[in-house]
Amino acid sequence: MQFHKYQGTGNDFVMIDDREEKFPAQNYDLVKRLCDRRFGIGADGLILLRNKDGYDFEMVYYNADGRPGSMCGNGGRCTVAFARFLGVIQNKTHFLAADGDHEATVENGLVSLKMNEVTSIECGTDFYYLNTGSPHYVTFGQNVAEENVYEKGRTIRYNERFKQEGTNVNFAEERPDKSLYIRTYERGVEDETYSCGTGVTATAIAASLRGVQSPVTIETPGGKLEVSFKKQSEHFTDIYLTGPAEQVFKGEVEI
Ligand SMILES: N[C@@H](CCC[C@H](N)C(=O)O)C(=O)O
Repeated sequence: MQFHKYQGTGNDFVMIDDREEKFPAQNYDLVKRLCDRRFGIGADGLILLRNKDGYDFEMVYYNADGRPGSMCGNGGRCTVAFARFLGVIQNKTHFLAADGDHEATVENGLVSLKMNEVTSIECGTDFYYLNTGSPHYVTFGQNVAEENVYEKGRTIRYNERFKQEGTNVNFAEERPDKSLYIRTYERGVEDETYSCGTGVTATAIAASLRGVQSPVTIETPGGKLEVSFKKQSEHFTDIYLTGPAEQVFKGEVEI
């Protein structure tokens, strides 16, 4: 089977052109093996690009643990770049993902992906909890570069509240210029990734409740992203996640 490997700010994906629906989509052990960094190709997730009536394509996303995932922002941006590479789209698209419809544009190597509206945010004592297509716990602090993201993220993800459904956990630092530095523990990868698109989006929205204005510039360990939105009280619309999405290599694998 032919595959392509993509990365968006270091969040990496095995990408499969499955327009003929030949990939065994229920074989979660296979997905897990292909994503394994020692026994497989190695990736944070696997994405099938499929045909879908009424849309340019459908993005079917799996986490590295092999299970079907919810929305993946960086994966969405990479799938748009892949669709363009395949000639399925030109510079604009309308596609279907796990959380519904998305629109996106491609310009100068940057993919700008419209995310679903956010209408509810839980504000805890030292955290925010919201869903941007995937669930995100967001906490702000200092010296995030020195944080033990794996240990602290894992403790929150497996606590009494979240252990069943899981959550992604974002550690964010507000810089003096109002940009953000974010590191994320990802559910389904069960480790820190270099970047998480839905996490960066959730954190930018949470930061706006602390006075940060749209557009928000974000640095992750894997690179820079921008999130813009319109805000009316706690209702967020026209949310766009923008950044690079690149093909890294292609290959053949026995399945
Ligand atoms: N890396 C993704 C998030 C993928 C979904 C997440 N791991 C989950 O299952 O909640 C992104 O870029 O948004």
